[in-house]
Amino acid sequence: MSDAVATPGVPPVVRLRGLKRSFKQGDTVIEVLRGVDLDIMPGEIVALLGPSGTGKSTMLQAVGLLEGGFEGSIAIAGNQAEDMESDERTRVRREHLGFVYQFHHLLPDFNARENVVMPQMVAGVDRAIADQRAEHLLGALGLAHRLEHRPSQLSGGEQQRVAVARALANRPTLVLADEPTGNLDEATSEKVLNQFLDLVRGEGSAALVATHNERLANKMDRVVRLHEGLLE
Ligand SMILES: Nc1ncnc2c1ncn2[C@@H]1O[C@H](COP(=O)(O)OP(=O)(O)OP(=O)(O)O)[C@@H](O)[C@H]1O
Repeated sequence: MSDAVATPGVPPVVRLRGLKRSFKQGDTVIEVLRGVDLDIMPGEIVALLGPSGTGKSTMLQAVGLLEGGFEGSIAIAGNQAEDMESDERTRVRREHLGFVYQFHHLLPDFNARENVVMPQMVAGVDRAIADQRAEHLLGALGLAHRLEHRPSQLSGGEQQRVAVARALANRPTLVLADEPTGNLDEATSEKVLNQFLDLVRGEGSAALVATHNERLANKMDRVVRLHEGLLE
């Protein structure tokens, strides 16, 4: 159970109760999550630590409302998700969540600025305002001189920073990051993670960041550990 302090009247950004997920592998059933409880409060940055295969990505998929098959209760910013229709889940995802993955998944034919503008256009933001926001975020990440570069013209660290800017473009309540610097060398990883944390803190978003790197986890506000399907 988390030790986050509740603010009266403000729902947690994430509230998980008794979250369970099993997978069938041949004749065996693997219980990956066995009853996870977690609260994340607005603006709180939580590291989800655990060795490979402990279920970090599975947990992020649950919180990201990306997959079914879970038991238990998932609420995102007070929206109880388990009984929602898929269009309602999509609305909650669009309004509240931003995603950063280990590999950037940027659109290859669009430049850095356009990759950050795109989700804003989908959300109905005016193009000029979307451009300003993209420039602000990319500038804050040290990419003011890379706005017109396509992903293939950027380094791995630069690509991940564009992915961070894209995740924050629509001012998410919560950023979900799955090994966001796992594909980078140690020095670049540290630098990109520090920039990520500074920006998320500056924007006031909460974040849940899956990592197996203890040192990086300790830079966050709180560390929770997945062990044998439970948080400790
Ligand atoms: N769709 C699936 N079908 C069957 N088993 C799955 C599926 N997805 C995940 N698993 C299993 O669930 C367990 C947890 O996987 P998960 O990817 O959540 O771990 P992880 O902690 O994120 O690992 P990593 O750090 O390597 O990404 C693993 O044993 C994995 O094989």
